[in-house]
Amino acid sequence: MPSLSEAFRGHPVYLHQKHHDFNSLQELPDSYAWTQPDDDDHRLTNYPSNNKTKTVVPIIDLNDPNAPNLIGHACKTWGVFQVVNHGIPTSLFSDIQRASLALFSLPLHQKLKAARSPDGVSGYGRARISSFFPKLMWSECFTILDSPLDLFLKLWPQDYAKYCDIVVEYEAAMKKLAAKLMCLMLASLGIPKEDIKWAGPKGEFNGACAALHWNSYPSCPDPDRAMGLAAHTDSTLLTILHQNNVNGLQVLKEGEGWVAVPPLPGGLVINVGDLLHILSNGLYPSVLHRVRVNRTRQRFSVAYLYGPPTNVQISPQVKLVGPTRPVLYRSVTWNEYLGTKAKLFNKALSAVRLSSSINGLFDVNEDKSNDFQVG
Ligand SMILES: O=C(O)CCC(=O)C(=O)O
Ligand SMILES: [Fe+2]
Repeated sequence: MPSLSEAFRGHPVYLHQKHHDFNSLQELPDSYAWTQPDDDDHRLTNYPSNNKTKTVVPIIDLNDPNAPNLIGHACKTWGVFQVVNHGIPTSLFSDIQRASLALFSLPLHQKLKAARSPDGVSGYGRARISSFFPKLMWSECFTILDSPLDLFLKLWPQDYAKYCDIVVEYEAAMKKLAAKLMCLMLASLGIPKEDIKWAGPKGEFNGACAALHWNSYPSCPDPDRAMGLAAHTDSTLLTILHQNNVNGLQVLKEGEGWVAVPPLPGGLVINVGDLLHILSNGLYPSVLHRVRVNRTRQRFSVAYLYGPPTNVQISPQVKLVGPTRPVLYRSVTWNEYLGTKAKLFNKALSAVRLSSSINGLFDVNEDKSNDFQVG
């Protein structure tokens, strides 16, 4: 089985290799300007930001006995929710955010010592989705697959060990939480975990693969015309996101537009990813999300991108298929899907969908992709 790192490397995307020191930019360079000064927000995407809505992304207490139902409802109606009482100590969030601040605060020449290789994924660079957009995003990211040791040695020749320890501890906590969330999400779909062979007898999901993705969104001289991270869905089963106390994340809600996901102290954002969308036979939408930036405060987030072993076939569960609900997707491995995503980006789900004309009726992720190009 290819490791996740090999799977990514087998499906490279081509990114701008030139990096900017954001702190030195007093004005938004044209290459980062997603709209012209006189454009309104409708040009940035076809969906307006929804500022007046009272609708909020569901917040779920994992100790609530009704959690599986609440999760099911949140997944079906939003494809995203926040969790509290998840059992992860807040000190671990402080540690990972401190490590992230230390990393992104390094001088650019130091960060570039751990730059991603052109065909690689690990290390410092631009968001992978950058290659699909004509404009650059106002963000930098750092991806960890496998061990962070080699990368951290380059960044912090003295202090690398303490940062490695934080990552190891954070990933272990995330892995456990992700397995618990998988069990709850499967229960909410009425699927016994025994139906998922790779879950293992106790639902530990030991064969799961994951990447840790650190994002930094520096303060921006012209935030209304810039984009922190463009609209995308994650190629995962699920994503667990920790954000610092700065706003910026937005999710697209059908009929509402873009809805902010405000940081919740000690809370975590859980996204349904494309593979869970497939596994649920389209019942749970893979949430489209983006990040906006602001003029004064730097935002940090840490995303745990979680999926199956790279060679396991993910397909709509038979219990979710019936006379009124035909099978919507063909089965794919994560490895194969990463290849489709690297070629087709936001159209990847449509590419693995079966007989789209009839089944499109049911597909909540149906082709929104065109709405997210710059005007
Ligand atoms: O920074 C965020 O809130 C979102 C990050 C994200 O979507 C990602 O890393 O895939
Ligand atoms: Fe994402």
